[in-house]
Amino acid sequence: MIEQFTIIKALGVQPDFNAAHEIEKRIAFLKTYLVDSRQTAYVLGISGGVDSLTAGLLAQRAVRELREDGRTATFIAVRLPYGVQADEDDATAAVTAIGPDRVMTVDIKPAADSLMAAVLAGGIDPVLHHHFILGNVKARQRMVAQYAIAGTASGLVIGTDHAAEALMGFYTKFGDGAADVLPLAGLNKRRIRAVAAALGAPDHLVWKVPTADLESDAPLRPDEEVYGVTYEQIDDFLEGRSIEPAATDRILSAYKASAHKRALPVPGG
Ligand SMILES: Nc1ncnc2c1ncn2[C@@H]1O[C@H](COP(=O)(O)OP(=O)(O)OC[C@H]2O[C@@H]([n+]3cccc(C(=O)O)c3)[C@H](O)[C@@H]2O)[C@@H](O)[C@H]1O
Ligand SMILES: Nc1ncnc2c1ncn2[C@@H]1O[C@H](COP(=O)(O)OP(=O)(O)OP(=O)(O)O)[C@@H](O)[C@H]1O
Ligand SMILES: [Mg+2]
Repeated sequence: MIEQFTIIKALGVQPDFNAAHEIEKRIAFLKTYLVDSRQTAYVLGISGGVDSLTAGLLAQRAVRELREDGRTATFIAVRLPYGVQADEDDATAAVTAIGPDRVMTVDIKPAADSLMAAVLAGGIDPVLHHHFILGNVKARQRMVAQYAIAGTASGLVIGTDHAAEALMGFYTKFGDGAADVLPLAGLNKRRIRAVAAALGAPDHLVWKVPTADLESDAPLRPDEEVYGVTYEQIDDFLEGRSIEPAATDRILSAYKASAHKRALPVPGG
């Protein structure tokens, strides 16, 4: 299918994959970009999921290698719970596995709740999609916190967007979609897991069920339940394999509906 291969190319998914090569290439990118941008820190929210774990492992290695070359470079891992998160143990285990230079914790609940309350007080219908809207507020609040930290630390914010999420448009626009660098770009989910494993991540985190965990009324809801397709199907699609027609339809429809998220704001002039 021509459309499938056009999308694969647009999302930068390569035909071949070798975990060791990807690790080397992406660490080199993080090192070069930090130096060229004249910044001295990377900042990343660590959720307990495999994406932020993988990006964190790459970032910590990159700054360590920069320091070995005599440069100033720090990795700041940021815990950003909304109150107490359901998978708290996984977030703690991810931080331990990364061994970041610095760990900061910012509870986003007071800010997210207060913003939501202020919006509702402004007269918006309080009932419709409350948890869904609050979920996006949480993702944007995490972005605000990470940029505040980056601002104080001459830092750059790492985003964890990758080909599988970009394909489905499964992120909050200007929330977790906002970042300065994307070291997982072009990888599908199974390749991220392979990179994480090759970096020595604990098995239970490598194979953890992916979750946005944003809607307070459905904690840890698996992404796949929302998609209506599996990551296996998404990954196969991105590797150019043919999948069930119904799954292809869902993927193509999600990709088209989220085109605006993968583009800069639309100019009207
Ligand atoms: N055609 C168009 N052209 C330009 N802009 C357009 C547009 N259609 C909507 N928009 C704008 O986009 C907004 C909708 O986008 P957005 O605010 O992102 O919201 P939306 O795509 O509706 O929701 C985000 C989805 O991503 C999921 N998510 C979020 C965060 C993290 C993760 C994760 O996996 O960790 C997953 C979340 O569970 C939810 O299903 C609209 O409110 C509107 O402002
Ligand atoms: N509770 C959280 N604490 C800190 N950062 C978070 C939290 N939730 C989300 N984030 C940030 O938002 C990003 C997007 O979330 P997403 O769920 O896609 O990735 P993940 O949790 O790392 O992996 P997975 O997709 O497998 O769950 C995360 O990689 C992380 O940087
Ligand atoms: Mg997650």
